[in-house]
Amino acid sequence: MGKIKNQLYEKLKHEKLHFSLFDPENLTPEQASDLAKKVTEFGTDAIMVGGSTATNVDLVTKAIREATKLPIILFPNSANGLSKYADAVFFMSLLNSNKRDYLIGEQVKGAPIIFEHNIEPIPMGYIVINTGEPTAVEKIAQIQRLTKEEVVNYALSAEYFGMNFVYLEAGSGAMRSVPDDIISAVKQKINIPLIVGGGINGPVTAIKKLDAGADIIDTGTVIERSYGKAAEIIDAVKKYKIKK
Ligand SMILES: CC(C)=CCC/C(C)=C/CC/C(C)=C/CC/C(C)=C/COP(=O)(O)OP(=O)(O)O
Ligand SMILES: O=P(O)(O)OC[C@@H](O)CO
Ligand SMILES: [Mg+2]
Repeated sequence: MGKIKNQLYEKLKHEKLHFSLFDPENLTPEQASDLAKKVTEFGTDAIMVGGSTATNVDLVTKAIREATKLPIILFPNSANGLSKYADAVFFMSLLNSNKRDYLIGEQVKGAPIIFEHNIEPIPMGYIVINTGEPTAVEKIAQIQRLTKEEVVNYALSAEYFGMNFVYLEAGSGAMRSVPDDIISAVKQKINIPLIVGGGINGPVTAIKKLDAGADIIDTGTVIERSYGKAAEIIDAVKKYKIKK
């Protein structure tokens, strides 16, 4: 129990991390395999598998498993987003959702599947931040819009529940990523590692999020669109370790 979590916590003592999000809806198994080899070569720290729909999760996760030794962590949109080929799953609750399904419902449906396949659950508090036009996840999950102080209090609640990570999400493909002032306000109060994702489209933005206090940067869209940009962002996060 806790193998992947412990590996990540160990690494975080010395460096910032980069996670690559693969959306099975947008990738064939062959493409996922190629992309997994590329991001491994570029130095990403883990591959997350998930999207707003849950098609092809098994096929894509299996292809990634065969292409890389990196940890594969599921990022499920529901109990249907699970696969026995993954090492771990972010066992997340969308804390500012108004829908019971995203707070506890899908988790209860997923728990027996996670048990049966012996997938490592990594408890995570997932907080979706509105940064402009409502994103897919915002609409689906009917999220409550929060002030900066409220975001901090949600993050603290995640820590007090015993969750291992807090994830501040602007939404996939968001025009604007999570604002730096919200990241630093959260980071000042919590002790558990902070993941930031959504709308991070280049190395400059990635560095800003790290400067603000993010421990882990997650990118999806940019990685699917361009190997070059993926390499630049991952490289920026890696250089950041050296700079520290
Ligand atoms: C732990 C278990 C079994 C379930 C958790 C269920 C929860 C809380 C899900 C959170 C809400 C949700 C719908 C998350 C989806 C993850 C997400 C935002 C993926 C990114 O979406 P993309 O598919 O890249 O975006 P597009 O829709 O724009 O393609
Ligand atoms: O696709 P992007 O904008 O990188 O977002 C990744 C992730 O935060 C979505 O859940
Ligand atoms: Mg998608």
